[in-house]
Amino acid sequence: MNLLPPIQNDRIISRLPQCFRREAALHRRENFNDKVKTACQEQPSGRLAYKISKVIVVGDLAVGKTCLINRFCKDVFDRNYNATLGVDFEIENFQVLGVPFTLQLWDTSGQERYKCIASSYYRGAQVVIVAFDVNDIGSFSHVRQWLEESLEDNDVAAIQLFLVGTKKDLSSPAQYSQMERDALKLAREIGAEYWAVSSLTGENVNEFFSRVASLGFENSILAELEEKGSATQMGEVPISSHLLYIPSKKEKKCSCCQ
Ligand SMILES: Nc1nc2c(ncn2[C@@H]2O[C@H](COP(=O)(O)OP(=O)(O)OP(=O)(O)O)[C@@H](O)[C@H]2O)c(=O)[nH]1
Ligand SMILES: [Mg+2]
Repeated sequence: MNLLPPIQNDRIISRLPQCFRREAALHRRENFNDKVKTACQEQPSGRLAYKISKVIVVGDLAVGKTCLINRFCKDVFDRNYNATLGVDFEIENFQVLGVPFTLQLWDTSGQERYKCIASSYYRGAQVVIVAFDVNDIGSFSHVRQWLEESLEDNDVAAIQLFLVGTKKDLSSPAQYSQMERDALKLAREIGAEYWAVSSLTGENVNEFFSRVASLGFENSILAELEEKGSATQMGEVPISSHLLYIPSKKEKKCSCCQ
């Protein structure tokens, strides 16, 4: 009996989505790692090894984190600004090389007063997305600080980093090209892959999250093969509890946020 929900067509990935800019990419291979492809071909048919990647999205308030997630998950865009209070999260199911894969997208508040609650959800992330508004140099200057805070409770070596410039639709070509030069330089310095998106027009949003899912999937398979001593078969992946931890509404407040 298939326990997993049906997968939307645009969430079925058979070839590796390419990076946005070769100057700042986590890797530039044309396709998935051969060991990953072999492992997926050889997985016992019918046994669904359930895989999940915890993704946290951080960045200054109002840079567009929630709109980015909502454009991808629900294909909607809200012009009104509704600040995120603490954290919210979405689950997106994919099928990568025939294997079910889930992204758990944690949308955090950029507001200082909610930082204590948001940061308590950073732990156990496999992917960190640091967002800044390409029209707001102040949000760009805070990227390193967001990165530092989000990596505090995580294994830096195992984390995949993405630097995302938002609201690209509001930027003139001249303004944007200067910003991109600075962003590519910073992305290389922090070891992140750079993307620029617009949640209003949808530019690059699906491509970006398909890339996040594909690289997250590849990483999780390689880590599992390594753990099993390069056996080509994947087993069931024990999903540790914090990955599936779902905050109750009342937990959305903590003392410093009262
Ligand atoms: N033009 C344009 N506006 C955008 C875009 N993305 C977000 N916005 C607007 O920017 C404002 C803030 O967007 P949010 O997604 O709520 O920002 P946030 O980063 O989640 O903010 P916090 O939850 O407070 O951290 C809203 O008014 C959005 O309509 C975009 O791509 N283009
Ligand atoms: Mg928000």
